[in-house]
Amino acid sequence: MAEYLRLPHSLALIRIRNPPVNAISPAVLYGIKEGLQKAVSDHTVKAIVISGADGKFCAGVDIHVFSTPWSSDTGLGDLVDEMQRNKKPVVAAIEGMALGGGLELALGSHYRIAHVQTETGFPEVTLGILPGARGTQLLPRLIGIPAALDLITSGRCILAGEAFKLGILDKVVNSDPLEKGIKFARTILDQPLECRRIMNKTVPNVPNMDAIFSEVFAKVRKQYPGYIAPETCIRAVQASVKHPYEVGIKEEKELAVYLVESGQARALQYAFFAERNANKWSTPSGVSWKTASVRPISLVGVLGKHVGEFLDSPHLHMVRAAIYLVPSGVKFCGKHIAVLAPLILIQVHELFILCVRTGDGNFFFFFFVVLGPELRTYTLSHSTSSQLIEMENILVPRGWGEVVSTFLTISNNGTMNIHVQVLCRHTVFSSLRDSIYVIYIRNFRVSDLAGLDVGWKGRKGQGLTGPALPPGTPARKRGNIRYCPIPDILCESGRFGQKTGKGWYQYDKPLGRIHKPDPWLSKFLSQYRETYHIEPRVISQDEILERCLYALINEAFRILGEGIAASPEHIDVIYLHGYGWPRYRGGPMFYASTVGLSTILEKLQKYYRQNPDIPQLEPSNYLKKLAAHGNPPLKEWQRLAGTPSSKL
Ligand SMILES: CCCCCCCC/C=C\C/C=C/C(=O)SCCNC(=O)CCNC(=O)[C@H](O)C(C)(C)COP(=O)(O)OP(=O)(O)OC[C@H]1O[C@@H](n2cnc3c(N)ncnc32)[C@H](O)[C@@H]1OP(=O)(O)O
Repeated sequence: MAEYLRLPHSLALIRIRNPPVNAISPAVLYGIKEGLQKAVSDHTVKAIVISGADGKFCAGVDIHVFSTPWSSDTGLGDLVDEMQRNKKPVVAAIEGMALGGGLELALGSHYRIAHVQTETGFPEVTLGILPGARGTQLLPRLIGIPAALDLITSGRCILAGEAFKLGILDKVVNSDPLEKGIKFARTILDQPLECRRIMNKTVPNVPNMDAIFSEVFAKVRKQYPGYIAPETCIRAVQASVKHPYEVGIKEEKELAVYLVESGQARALQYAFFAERNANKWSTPSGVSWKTASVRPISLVGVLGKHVGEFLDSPHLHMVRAAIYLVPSGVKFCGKHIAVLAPLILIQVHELFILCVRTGDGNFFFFFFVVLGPELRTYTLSHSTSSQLIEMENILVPRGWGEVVSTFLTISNNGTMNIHVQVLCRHTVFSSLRDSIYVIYIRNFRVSDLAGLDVGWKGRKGQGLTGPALPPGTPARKRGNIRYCPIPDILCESGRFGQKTGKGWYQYDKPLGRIHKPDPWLSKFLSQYRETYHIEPRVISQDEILERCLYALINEAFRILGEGIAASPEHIDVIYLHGYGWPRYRGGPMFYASTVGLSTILEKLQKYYRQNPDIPQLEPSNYLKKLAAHGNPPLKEWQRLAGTPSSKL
């Protein structure tokens, strides 16, 4: 809601109040409109101040509404215009944040005064939408095309100082902005407003406008491949140049409707809430993110080229080759990312586990809080890990590999099993490249980065390969299960991945990062097929995608059904942050809900019938239970299929 207060000195105050972040719900919008009407019809009111309660101006439209009928016409844009046209001056007194629709309310005001710590911006693009309540038409008029394009397409939030320099804010203060706003409003009661109405301005002209747009189109296509919102944002901004305001806002609306109704927006908004939900973990023993406290950091580990010999936890094999210790205080160092040394120095399983992956040559980390017996006497460090490197933290039980490395193995197996069969390995990659399944390609890169010898050692330890393998074991079977010996053969040929300059790919040099397909591997694969009489065949793109992906989704259902992951959202957040799953697809669980559980079940049944020696294709009981309910919404899954006894 929004409160209306009559203030002395001919002023009225409209204060948005909708905890926790004063998001714009229908009630808030109605409250602001009502306040505005009261102020307009009260002839003793000469100016209006708008602010937010509890030190927060407004975090934008309530994201929940984009999945309700209200989104079809929030009416926020009309309100923004009404504010601009108002004959009485409106002053926005901004504190905390003015984001998205919150910034649009501020742009609708004639003056903007903000506290120095205020964050402002248009993060809509990160939610798969655009600033559709006049933001794409007003901001370019106020600060020019290049700066507006930058803010709108990146979604980045900026501090008041920068916003002031850009011309978004009129004044930055370091005391109470409401007090300052009220004081200021008293000085402008009779000032003309025409020049303060942004809608009446023309977009500042720059000589090479077309080139600017072409460059930004190219930039976002490269930076956000597959995402539709950034390009659509540019189109909306373009409308501010091409058309007068009244036409521009219509185009903005059409483009906003297109985005709001897209699957990408739904996925991105789901991801927003899933991350917040996942961070609020708790355990059956009562430990939770609320009771967590920060542990002191004495050292940090930095991901780099150096080999550290001090780590001896099996959990750390993946990162072992890449970690060394440096004194505390080092956060980021070139391309290296800091990790918390206590994680490494204490017994790792007590507290945290970490995992690395790479995407496009960069390193990423995510952390798992691992429950060990000692944990009950510890307070968990929730904030240290996530705050230091701004990462998500997900609770998984001890034996974290259930979630992490099982997924990795399944992804790899799925792709390997297929690509020994196809005529050309390239087919798999090209099928996967343009889609969600790009993560499968990355798996090979991750394996090369981590070192193929790591898995090899593990498999030798399990007696799956090496000297412990009973003589006479068929190369491609372990018991009744299909086994792919290719990674073992690669290791036997000294191809350990990036560190040896060869693995699934070839690299520019040992430890080099520049990778390219290796003709050796193609030749090897065709010999391999000949040796094992594998008939190459054309495998349709659909089959490649389904077999790779549905096996992984199946595993996620198994993990859920066994109480290893706390919720589908947790699994999705792991995938989004740990594996580079395209955010605009929400994560494997969200994706499953969009495909339909019965479709996934049917396909798995079909592929399992065809490949009974690939257990990952056997539909999990949990999936079967859920599919029996049709395609229930993800939020309902755990209620419908029964909550398994938690292993957390
Ligand atoms: C058919 C279609 C027709 C189309 C018509 C036009 C469509 C376009 C119309 C209008 C354009 C405007 C769009 C928008 O404004 S979209 C929203 C833009 N704003 C954001 O993206 C901000 C999102 N929030 C954040 O970035 C952060 O939450 C924060 C910086 C505000 C605060 O961060 P922090 O302190 O770290 O707290 P949390 O992130 O944990 O958040 C606290 C709490 O608040 C909830 N929340 C935050 N923002 C929103 C929001 N905008 N809507 C709803 N809820 C929000 C968050 O979920 C947390 O809740 P909790 O988990 O229950 O505690």
